[in-house]
Amino acid sequence: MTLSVEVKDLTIRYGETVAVDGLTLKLAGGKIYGLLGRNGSGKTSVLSAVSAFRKATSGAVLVGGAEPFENAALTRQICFVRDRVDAQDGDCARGVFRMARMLRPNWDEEYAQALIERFHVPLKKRIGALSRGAKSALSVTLGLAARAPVTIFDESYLGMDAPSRYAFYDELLNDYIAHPRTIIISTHLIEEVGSLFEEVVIIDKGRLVAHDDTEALRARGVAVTGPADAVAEFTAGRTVLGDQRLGGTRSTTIYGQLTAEERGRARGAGLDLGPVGLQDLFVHLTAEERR
Ligand SMILES: Nc1ncnc2c1ncn2[C@@H]1O[C@H](COP(=O)(O)OP(=O)(O)OP(=O)(O)O)[C@@H](O)[C@H]1O
Repeated sequence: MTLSVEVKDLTIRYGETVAVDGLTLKLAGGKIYGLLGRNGSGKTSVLSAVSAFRKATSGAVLVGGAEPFENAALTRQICFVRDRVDAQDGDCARGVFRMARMLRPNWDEEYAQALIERFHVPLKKRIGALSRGAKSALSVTLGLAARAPVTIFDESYLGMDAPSRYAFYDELLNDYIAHPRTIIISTHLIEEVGSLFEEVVIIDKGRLVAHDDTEALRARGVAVTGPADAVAEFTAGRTVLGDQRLGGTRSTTIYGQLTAEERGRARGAGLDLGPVGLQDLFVHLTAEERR
């Protein structure tokens, strides 16, 4: 089962702070979505409202067409995973898994055991005594094994080291293919996780900046690679998002699309054209001067 997620004119305020500012967003569901935004842009606030942890100041959140807030049957279908575990410091992971088994209708115990082994989740230690990496490992294990129709990872794997994070991406993709569901990943590790995203949402200061298929988003710019002089001549006067040199070869990423004539000219000059990296695009779209 997959569920859609819709946010309509959502505003979330904390006193004077406007964390989310009239955000409207429609995720059809059954895909892996990336939610990107600079620090304090409102990602956790939006995701908390979708998971019914926080009430909207105004506007609406709909999951599968229904309001999740104070809707226990629906919230059991939504799993919000952070890098900390929602349990008392004195509890141990074994107890946390016992609760998850009771609360999560799609819980897969066999898969949970496999993940506990793969991520070395310590079952007997108190939550308060777990290392940051172990807390993250416990969180992602809970998130994956819950198989919730809407699963949200909010920077939940940041505490894990690189091999463990790549193991997590591998598990996530394989389990998603076997059990399609709506997965939202909020991250700052854009280059590392970006290849998983089917659609990307970028927010800034609580407002929507972009929402598109990942490929369409990456086609908003062009990476021009080839002999340094030819690249410099071709990209002169354009908005440059990134620039790298290696010996006589240069790769310059520019913002904006090329006409068929320009593409032909680039090929004629021996230049390779490729899509822009998500991170370069994100930095450009959320840059200070655009705010
Ligand atoms: N409980 C709270 N009380 C007061 N202000 C808050 C609270 N939670 C968030 N904020 C403020 O709301 C804004 C958005 O915060 P939020 O955590 O949603 O952003 P974020 O994009 O998840 O940030 P980060 O990437 O740094 O985790 C920030 O200005 C933050 O300081």
